[in-house]
Amino acid sequence: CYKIAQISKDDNSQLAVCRVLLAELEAHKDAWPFLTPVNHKVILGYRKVIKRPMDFSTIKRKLNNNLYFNLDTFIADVNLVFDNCEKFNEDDSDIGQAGHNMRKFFHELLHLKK
Ligand SMILES: CO[C@H](O)CCc1ccc(O)cc1
Repeated sequence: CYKIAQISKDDNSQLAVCRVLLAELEAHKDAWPFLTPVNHKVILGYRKVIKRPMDFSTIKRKLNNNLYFNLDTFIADVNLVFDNCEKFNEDDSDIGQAGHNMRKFFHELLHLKK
């Protein structure tokens, strides 16, 4: 019984950490390009160039639907947001800079929590 309780506690605590990390990302002043899915009907070329679109609202839905196996699969989706941003935007653009700032912020958050 203890072993089963132990596994579910770890999953719950990992889930809680993911929720806190996502809330901190969403609250950042530079989060605005990443809060909701890019509208590929408006942004020409986006669907062709970005094979796996990802954004913070989609990550929140996946968290709530228990679609992350562990903290690492959550981290992979957050990094996908920033990798997509780097692929589609110049480094010296407003959105490109926001992506670099958010990636650095997330990296620092992870090292604080370890
Ligand atoms: C996370 O944002 C996406 O990279 C789309 C960036 C973008 C939006 C509007 C534009 O006119 C150009 C690029």
